[in-house]
Amino acid sequence: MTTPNQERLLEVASLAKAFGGNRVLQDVNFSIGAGEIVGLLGPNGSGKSTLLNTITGFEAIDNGAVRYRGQEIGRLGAHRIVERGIARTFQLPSMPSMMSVMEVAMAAATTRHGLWETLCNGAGVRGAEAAARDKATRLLHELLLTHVRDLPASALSGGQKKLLGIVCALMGDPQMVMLDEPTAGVHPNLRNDIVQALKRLNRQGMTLVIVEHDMHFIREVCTRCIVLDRGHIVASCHPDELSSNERVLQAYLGGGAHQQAMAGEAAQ
Ligand SMILES: Nc1ncnc2c1ncn2[C@@H]1O[C@H](COP(=O)(O)OP(=O)(O)OP(=O)(O)O)[C@@H](O)[C@H]1O
Repeated sequence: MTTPNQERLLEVASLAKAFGGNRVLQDVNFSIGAGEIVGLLGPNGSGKSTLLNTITGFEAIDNGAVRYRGQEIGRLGAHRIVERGIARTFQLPSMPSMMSVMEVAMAAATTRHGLWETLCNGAGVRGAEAAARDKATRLLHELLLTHVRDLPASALSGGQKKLLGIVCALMGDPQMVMLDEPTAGVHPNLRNDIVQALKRLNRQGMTLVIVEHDMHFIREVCTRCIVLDRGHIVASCHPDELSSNERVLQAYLGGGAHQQAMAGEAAQ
């Protein structure tokens, strides 16, 4: 599975992952070019979230390699992978009730200071905190959360929590963000805001990989789709080619009623 001619940012080679006897990912190979917006599709249980979890260090891989900017990251933990420049969001973000939206955003800044550094370099630490506050203020504005910045983060709606998840992901200045179902269960107005925000981020140079079931969203946002079926990649194509791709239709029609509905949408 190849990408267009741009620089290869992420390369996944022969990746495998099993939970007990359940071989969830098998011989997964693909690459993502710098500046792409790629949709990661597949029926329920096909392994999309597991693929995100293995790439971002939340699950250990069993076999294979993950290279980012040419360097192997497949055995690094989640924190180290964030430091390399890959951030992620979660399908169902849970937010603390004791912290405001602003505090949650600031806590996601990658700069951390211990007591010793604070005592020795107070001015530098205060400068870094001021920079983090400025960044959080800007990102909350861009992701339309300024009006709720002082509310407890747990009080946000499901869609607003997803937006805050994107803010947190961006606080570390990643080059690539992997998003797990950013619009699932989100009101149409907010969904449109998320679409616009993602397109804007991409125009600014951000590479995005998006797990999503919503075919309209995929067509609106993505320039390429990778399709998983039972742990195998069965297609890498433009969204417009999904409906005529035999292996994609087979993947969706092979399952139950929901999958058939998805295939219907894919065929529209
Ligand atoms: N931590 C885990 N322990 C055991 N099995 C797991 C674990 N995580 C995922 N699985 C299994 O891996 C398979 C793929 O799940 P995964 O969540 O990756 O699929 P998905 O394509 O993201 O599905 P959906 O679209 O429904 O979110 C499922 O059979 C699931 O039960």
